[in-house]
Amino acid sequence: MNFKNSKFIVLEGIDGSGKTQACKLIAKILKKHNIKYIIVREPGGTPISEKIRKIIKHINLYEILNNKTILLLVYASRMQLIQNIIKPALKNNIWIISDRYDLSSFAYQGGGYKINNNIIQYLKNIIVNSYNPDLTIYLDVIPKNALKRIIIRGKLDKIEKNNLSFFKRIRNIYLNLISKDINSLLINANLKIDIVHQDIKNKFTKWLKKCKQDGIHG
Ligand SMILES: Nc1ncnc2c1ncn2[C@@H]1O[C@H](COP(=O)(O)OP(=O)(O)OP(=O)(O)O)[C@@H](O)[C@H]1O
Ligand SMILES: Cc1cn([C@H]2C[C@H](O)[C@@H](COP(=O)(O)O)O2)c(=O)[nH]c1=O
Repeated sequence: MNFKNSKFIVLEGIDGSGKTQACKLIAKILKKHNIKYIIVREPGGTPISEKIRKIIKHINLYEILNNKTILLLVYASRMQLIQNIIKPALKNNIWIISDRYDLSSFAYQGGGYKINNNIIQYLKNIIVNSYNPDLTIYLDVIPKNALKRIIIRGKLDKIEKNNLSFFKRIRNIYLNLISKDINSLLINANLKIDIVHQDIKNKFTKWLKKCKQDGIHG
């Protein structure tokens, strides 16, 4: 396929929704279409951002990590990723598949940790600026189902140890924001993995076709 511009695709959802596996599926589809891509994750994706990821998810420093500090850390990580990876990739016609992005901050820091939306929006305006996704694929899963999956997967990290109501608040924010985002696809990720992946494949391929048409006629 010939495309006019590279695209920025983001996978979103609560922990255990299946984002990481879905990223690999999207990569497989892009490869089939001879599209050059990179996969990144958030927080993370650069050496500094990966260090930030460890602080947020794993390291216990015998010091309380304030919720607003986490917010600043995820945006610091995002700044590094945008400037050092996303910006150059898009410039060089390389597509980006990102396991989480800015929507996670509104869902987790806003919904989960109850930080005022205006503070998050303020940081978004400064840091994300025009680097918004062309497509967000949101994997919707009931927190009870997601928790079962991550328990089977292994040891829970600091964020995953939160209670069900924390994840219910996060899911509500996701559902609300996704319903207003015309550049998004909602996937029922409660179903069996092969059904979920078939749904992603169908919807994403349709979106890809439209991109191609827009590239030719736009
Ligand atoms: N539809 C599904 N049904 C059952 N299990 C699933 C499904 N999708 C993914 N899983 C399993 O759930 C676990 C979490 O999947 P995955 O790591 O892709 O999710 P994630 O959203 O990236 O999670 P996290 O955000 O916690 O890293 C894995 O063990 C995976 O095999
Ligand atoms: C980008 C971002 C992430 N988080 C949280 C959400 C998850 O619990 C972890 C990332 O782990 P995953 O295995 O890659 O899903 O970080 C957050 O709270 N705020 C954010 O902006």
